[in-house]
Amino acid sequence: MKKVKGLLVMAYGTPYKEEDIEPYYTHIRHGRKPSDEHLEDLRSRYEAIGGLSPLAAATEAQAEALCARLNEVQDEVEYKLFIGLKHIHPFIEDAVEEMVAAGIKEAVSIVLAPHFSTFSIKSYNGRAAETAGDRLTITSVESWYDEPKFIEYWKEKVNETFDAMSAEEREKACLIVSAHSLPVKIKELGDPYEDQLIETARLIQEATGVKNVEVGWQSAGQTPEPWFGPDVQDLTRDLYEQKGYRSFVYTPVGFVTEHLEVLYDNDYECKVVCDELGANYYRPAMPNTHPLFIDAMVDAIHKKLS
Ligand SMILES: CC1=C(CCC(=O)O)c2cc3nc(cc4[nH]c(cc5[nH]c(cc1n2)c(C)c5CCC(=O)O)c(CCC(=O)O)c4C)C(CCC(=O)O)=C3C
Ligand SMILES: [Fe+2]
Repeated sequence: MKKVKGLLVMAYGTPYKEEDIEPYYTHIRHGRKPSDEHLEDLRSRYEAIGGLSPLAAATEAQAEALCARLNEVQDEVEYKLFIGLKHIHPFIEDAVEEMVAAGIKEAVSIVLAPHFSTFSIKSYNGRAAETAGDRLTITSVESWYDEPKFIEYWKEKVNETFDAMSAEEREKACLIVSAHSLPVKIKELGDPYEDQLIETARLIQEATGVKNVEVGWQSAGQTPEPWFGPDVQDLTRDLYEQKGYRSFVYTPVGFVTEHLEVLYDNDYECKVVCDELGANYYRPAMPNTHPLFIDAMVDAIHKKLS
């Protein structure tokens, strides 16, 4: 009989319905209720992308595709899928309790975000490990931003976009590789997040040969402390003025699906900047359940377990 292992897929989570927005935002803020103004701001951003985010369905589709593929490419282990979310039910803790209740003793976990940081992946993995205690062993993939098939995915998308331009347009086109901004203070603890994004950009540039590549940050929080910059919107204006670029290709590689930050912060906010400048806006499709992307996570899991 095949050995059964748990596959714990973790992701950020998103409100399922309007009433979820307040408790969700409160959870993100570590239990502090947002002000009416901040709440209204978030509500209006969800409204602007069509009501709620497609993230919930996308997470489920990615997790299911990953589990199916893991069970397809090897036949020693039967993986059983559990989804655990950071800021809404089913929470990471719920998923781990479910694994324990199902009698699972060994599991592997992965977060649907490529770069490690103390604020993101470390907290996901820590919550899973703490809930598991000594009842179950969880082996956690910590990052997979440099998996060859992940880079291959972005190579295909970036090449498709640049190949469709005229030679003249391509000359003044720039690729902006971005991730969610985080407070700069994480660097004091030796956090690899910034370096991992820079390395992702380097790998994509090496794979595609695109000449103009810049690293940017997006979706920073509204607190007085410094966050990683430049913000993608400011960066767009600066590059337009200082380097004369006239086409901008945004690849928010810190994310894996078309959710709020991509649909609003890129497709709305960056697009507005491009429109104002009279520059061309491009944002290639996110990985979702693309086979190269799913296989990149399969490879990361196999490497972690070998
Ligand atoms: C590193 C990182 C990732 C990537 C890694 C990972 O995926 O884990 C990520 C992803 C996401 N973040 C998301 C949503 C939100 N993040 C917020 C706020 C914050 N994120 C932060 C960090 C990150 N976030 C931080 C430091 C804050 C400030 C908290 C504070 O105030 O101290 C807020 C509050 C309002 C606002 O600031 O917009 C929202 C609504 C969604 C779901 C979108 C949807 O529903 O489609 C996704 C995938
Ligand atoms: Fe966030």
